[in-house]
Amino acid sequence: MEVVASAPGKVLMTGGYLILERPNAGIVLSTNARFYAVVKPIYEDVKPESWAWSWIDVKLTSPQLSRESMYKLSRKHLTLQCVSSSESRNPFVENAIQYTVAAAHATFDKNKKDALDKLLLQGLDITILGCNDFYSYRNQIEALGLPLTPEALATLLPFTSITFNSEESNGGNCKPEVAKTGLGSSAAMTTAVVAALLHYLGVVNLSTSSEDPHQQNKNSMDLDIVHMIAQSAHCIAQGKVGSGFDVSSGVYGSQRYVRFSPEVLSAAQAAVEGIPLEEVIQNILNGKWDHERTEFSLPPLMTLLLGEPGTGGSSTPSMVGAVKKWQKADPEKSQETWRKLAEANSELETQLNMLRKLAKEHWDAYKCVIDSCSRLKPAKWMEGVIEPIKETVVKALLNARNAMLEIRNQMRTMGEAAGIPIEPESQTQLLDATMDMEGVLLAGVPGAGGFDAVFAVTLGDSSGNVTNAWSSHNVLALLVREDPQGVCLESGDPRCREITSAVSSVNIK
Ligand SMILES: Nc1ncnc2c1ncn2[C@@H]1O[C@H](COP(=O)(O)OP(=O)(O)OP(=O)(O)O)[C@@H](O)[C@H]1O
Ligand SMILES: C[C@@](O)(CCOP(=O)(O)O)CC(=O)O
Repeated sequence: MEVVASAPGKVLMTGGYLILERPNAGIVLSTNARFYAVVKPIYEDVKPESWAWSWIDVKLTSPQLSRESMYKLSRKHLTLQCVSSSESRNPFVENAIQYTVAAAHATFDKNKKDALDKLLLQGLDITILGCNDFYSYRNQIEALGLPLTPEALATLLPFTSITFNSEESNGGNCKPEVAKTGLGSSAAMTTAVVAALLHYLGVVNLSTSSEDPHQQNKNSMDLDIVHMIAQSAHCIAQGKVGSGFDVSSGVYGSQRYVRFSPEVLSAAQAAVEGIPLEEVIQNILNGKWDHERTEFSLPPLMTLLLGEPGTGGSSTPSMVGAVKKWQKADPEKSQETWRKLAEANSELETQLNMLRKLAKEHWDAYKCVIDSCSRLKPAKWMEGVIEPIKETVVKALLNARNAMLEIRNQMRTMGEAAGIPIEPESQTQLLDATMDMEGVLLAGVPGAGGFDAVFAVTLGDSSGNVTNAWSSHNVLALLVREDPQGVCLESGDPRCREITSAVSSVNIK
């Protein structure tokens, strides 16, 4: 009866800030770092007396934060009350629970509602687990005396405890509660919980990642429901309507994204003022969701790398606040910068799409160019290239680099004007040095920028050079890579799987 669903973390490669306003697009890559939600009943059977209960028991466990909370869910109002200490509240999961149960009520007929009631009376036991890549383990690695390398990271047990940022570093409200790497733990967590609960309650029927693409297409309506519910729950929990690229990539995987109109969530915001949840969910499910999603993934033989510069991360809301303030204070200059940024974002997208097309239509030439560029500094990529098709590939690579340089340039301009470190000086030096290395196509700050992370896209086998160079600059290369897959159903608790694979690898040795 146990249901396990997972959703990926994300890297916003282009479109930070601009993506907040339609019709600007952003390119978001989903990753192999996943958040898992395990849902099962608390009680094996429904006791006869429980039919008279007004409340459903809900238990939420977050082993990585050593938190366990008990809640009561009202059978009549579908609202949740925490009955353990308020310190252990988790607004993302709380909203996810209320919204998914309300979605079941809003969409089920009488028969299904009776079965739902019975299932809910068995209680909901929910466990949430995020891959290590979502969190910073720099302090633990340093404390263990290990070098700052991906190999040292790989020695940590899966789902290791999370470090909290210290109170004093959090004082200026510029650092988040937990030391994170910027992969969007809250969006992946909300998406995984919503998906697991909707599947457990029978609102949707999700497929496992291994199932064939036809089956996955059949599930696209189910994914849309997961998206609408997860997006609404995430916004309400955050207390703000962001662009939603993180939830969208959590559900559908890597993509080119244009945001939804914020009005679609006005019903959910009104719920805070007392409209019954079931009605709110009806509104959300029937709303005019006008976001755009186009398939996108990195061209073949390219690798996404992420590095953690090690300062505990930045708070996205305060960075967004500063940019909005600047837009108001200097509309002319800010519009000019945004126009240039939008152009550069679109140019990078065009070049990467062109490279994907070239790989498809001229694989041998494409592979040959990537292999040779992976061993050369960018300034030498064009040397000795005579064949026209290879020249076209190298030109597209160089155009992609130039677009990235322009994106970084405009992001820095925006940061300076808004008075926030979007590409901090320390990052600029690191990114310049990285972009000058053999086989590096691009490097930048993902999403809102700041101190969360840096990313690079490398060609062929050159990623090892970058991770070594980063280690010597005190930047910890993470183990995370691009994986275009969105939400999916898992075959079991990931902790059992990790143990099984650890045991079998010990046996093999
Ligand atoms: N394993 C976990 N168990 C319980 N709660 C978690 C867990 N991981 C993250 N959270 C919650 O999610 C919050 C992180 O959300 P926040 O939006 O600040 O970061 P994020 O989603 O990683 O942001 P960003 O998109 O900038 O990377 C934490 O404050 C914590 O409450
Ligand atoms: C600044 C913004 O455009 C991107 C934030 O990205 P991230 O959370 O830093 O990956 C905000 C948003 O899109 O909601």
